[in-house]
Amino acid sequence: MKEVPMALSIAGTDPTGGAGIHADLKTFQECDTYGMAVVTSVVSQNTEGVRDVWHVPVELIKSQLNAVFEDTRPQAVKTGMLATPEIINSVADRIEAEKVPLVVDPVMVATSGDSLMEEETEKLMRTRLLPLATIITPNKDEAEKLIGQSISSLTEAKEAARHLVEELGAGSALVKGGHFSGDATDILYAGNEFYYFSAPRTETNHTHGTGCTLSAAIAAKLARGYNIADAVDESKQFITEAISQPLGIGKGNGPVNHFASRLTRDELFVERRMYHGK
Ligand SMILES: Nc1ncnc2c1ncn2[C@@H]1O[C@H](COP(=O)(O)OP(=O)(O)OP(=O)(O)O)[C@@H](O)[C@H]1O
Ligand SMILES: Cc1ncc(CO)c(N)n1
Repeated sequence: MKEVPMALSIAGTDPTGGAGIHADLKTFQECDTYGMAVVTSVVSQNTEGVRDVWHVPVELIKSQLNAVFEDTRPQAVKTGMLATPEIINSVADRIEAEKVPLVVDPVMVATSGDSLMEEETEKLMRTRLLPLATIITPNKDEAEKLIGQSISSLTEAKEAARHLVEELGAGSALVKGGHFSGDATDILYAGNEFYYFSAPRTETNHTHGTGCTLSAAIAAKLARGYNIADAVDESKQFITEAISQPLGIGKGNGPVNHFASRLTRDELFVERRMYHGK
């Protein structure tokens, strides 16, 4: 029987739609996957930064997970912002029980530099969630925190990817190069092999939600049955297009363009019309 590919995001919110579950749901849709979302924290943020954060009570997170898994079966799950030890434990318990392919985006700070995770949570991210990951997708800072070593070259990034898999137990690891200089090169270690995904760096500050979007695309591709290397390859193309054609939204670090692989800018932008009705 043919099934509709379904992907679930377990993450925080962004009312301006650039990061968190909002970015994930847009990405799932653009990647031809039915999107679902469990909210872990309500974050009052915009392109300029984080204003307030309220964590959803753990009982309500468990209830949302029950609502999803007692009714449907996502073929892939991605996690984003999981800010407290209790939240990590409740999500890890569920993933362990369901044995569903898992993309872990170990969100620790927002693009704006604001912290999104309590410190003791980092340890649980490493010891409980990472071993359940089909793929973990840290940026430079997150990879450094997870392995406890600094990373300043591609060779060290490669070593970090191997460390995440062989020492810490992730299924595979993608160490992202967004925060290095030069080309945006991401290194995947999967099945004892290294893969390089490189794209020219776009000179832009519109990179709010790049990590969320990339990891959601990988989850969507896994839900559609791709192997890990192909899922990352297509997702890298998706994020590269989304970054290279920014929308100019917001006063700060703006969102990426989730339409970019489908619509040209001429098709997307419309004449603004004034609404005069009541
Ligand atoms: N300026 C850029 N030009 C091209 N690609 C980029 C640029 N910045 C980031 N990328 C790519 O975007 C993807 C996300 O990487 P990045 O390191 O920005 O993630 P992140 O820091 O987790 O994102 P977030 O800002 O959402 O936390 C990677 O594939 C990376 O190579
Ligand atoms: C909710 C949320 N998750 C992740 C990020 C990282 O971009 C963010 N800014 N907000």
